[in-house]
Amino acid sequence: MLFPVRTRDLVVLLTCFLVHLAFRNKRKRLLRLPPGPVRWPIIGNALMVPATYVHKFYKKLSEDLGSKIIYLECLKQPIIVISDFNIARELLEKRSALYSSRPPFTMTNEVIGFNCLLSMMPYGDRWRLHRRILIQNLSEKNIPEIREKVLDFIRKGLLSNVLQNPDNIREHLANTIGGFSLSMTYGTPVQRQRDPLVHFAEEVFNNLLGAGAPSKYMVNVIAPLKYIPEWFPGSGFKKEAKKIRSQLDHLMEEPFRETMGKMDQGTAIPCFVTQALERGDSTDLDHEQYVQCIKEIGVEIFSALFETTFVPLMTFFLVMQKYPEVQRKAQEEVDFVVGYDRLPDFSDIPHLKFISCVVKELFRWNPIVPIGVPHATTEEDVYMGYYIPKGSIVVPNSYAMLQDEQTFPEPEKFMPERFIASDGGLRDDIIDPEFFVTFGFGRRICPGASIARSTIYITIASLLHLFNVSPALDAEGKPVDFQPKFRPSSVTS
Ligand code: HEM
Repeated sequence: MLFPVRTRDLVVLLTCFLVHLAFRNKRKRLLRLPPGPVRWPIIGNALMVPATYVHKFYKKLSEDLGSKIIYLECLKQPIIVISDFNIARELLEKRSALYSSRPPFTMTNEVIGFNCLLSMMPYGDRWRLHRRILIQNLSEKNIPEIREKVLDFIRKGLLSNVLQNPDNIREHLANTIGGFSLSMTYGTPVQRQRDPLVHFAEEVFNNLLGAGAPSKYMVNVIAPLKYIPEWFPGSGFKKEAKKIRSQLDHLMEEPFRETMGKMDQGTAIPCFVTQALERGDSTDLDHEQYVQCIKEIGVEIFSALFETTFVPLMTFFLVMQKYPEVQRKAQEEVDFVVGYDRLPDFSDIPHLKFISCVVKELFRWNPIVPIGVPHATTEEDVYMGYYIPKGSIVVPNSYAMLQDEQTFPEPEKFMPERFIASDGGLRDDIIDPEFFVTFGFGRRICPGASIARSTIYITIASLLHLFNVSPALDAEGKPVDFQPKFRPSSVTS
């Protein structure tokens, strides 16, 4: 039955609506933003944010302002930087329904036009679908097979390469981690040394990482720059974008096509792509769309594993040279647990307590993704009386959390013992970087954390079981002293 709408009802409805709008805007005007540096008209803080080591800049700014949550603005884009673990959990985990999107990543998603990476996708159905398929195929059921592959790469590749040529550690690690990523994703065999595809991938992923960095390309800060034509002075980033796009297309298409070909011939090696295609489509996608989806997730796994897992292992070599006492203790533990007549395997890992502290300290000492991967808010919010605008970029400053002097005294020192309690067990009263902060927060938390941890543990235990890591010697035969310095432009910053 239809009721006639009376003018009086309409007036009441309209009044409610106007009161609601007025209240919303008033709330916006009445509430303070989190503390932040003085903003210039229009540009806001755009000129003060440095292009490199931005995590250190944010940490210092946060200390100067005396607040663990701060507010900046670049050309009207609100940026919230969090330097405290509990605040990050409160917002990114407990309120994850509002804080789980991503900023636009203009260079990658729009100028390069590569918007298929789930790590950069806005929150929504497409992200949900990609993430679900990825998680299904990296589930506990597949872990034993993945671990077998890691062991193979370490034993047949890394250990023998280091033995033959101990001076070229960087190259050996890149080939091992890159080769393992390629094999886990596509089942592609790789050369034991200097595999050309792995080399190519390393360059492409570095470019991709650079494209996502807010400060490397101005277009990431001033999005309308994406409209300037290619002939216009200062549009060099567009030429770079074209080059990166063609590299990415090659990397996404070639190994995938090869694996599909081998599947047709029945010679494919089991890997993410074969398993995902065989498992089949439990989605609403048609076959072609599903295949495209697997191709896109494939390149995501390949890049995510390669870019990140390499970093703590390089840091490990540096630390072992700088802290021989730590190396000695870790080696004693491996020798005790594993003995001398076999190599370490995954069953040993739960017994390697000191090495577990070394891994935690590696994650803490040189955070792998120091300003995390930024989240974005999909609605406005209020936290601790502060107004958080809708569309804010939210930066969890992992570096500030893991280098906090209160939680981790003398944070610049590498001290695995800081994780050991007075009764000899592991401390449970401080952040454990093996499980928290390092791999992000909430609904966007890293889905590859378990694979990354397994790879790092077994690589470190295997290396320590066979080798001593020591610094180069000078002309008088004394160890060369050196100061660790991290590159400003990688995930390690
Ligand atoms: C030590 C190694 C690794 C570190 C430190 C790391 C760290 C991270 C971090 C900080 C994020 C962002 C989380 C957030 O937004 O709060 C992330 C996301 C992601 N990681 Fe990792 N990761 C590692 C290894 C891996 C591996 C091995 C894989 C794949 C097998 C992987 C796949 C991904 C994917 C797909 C995302 C995007 C998730 C999303 O946006 O929903 N990562 N990772």
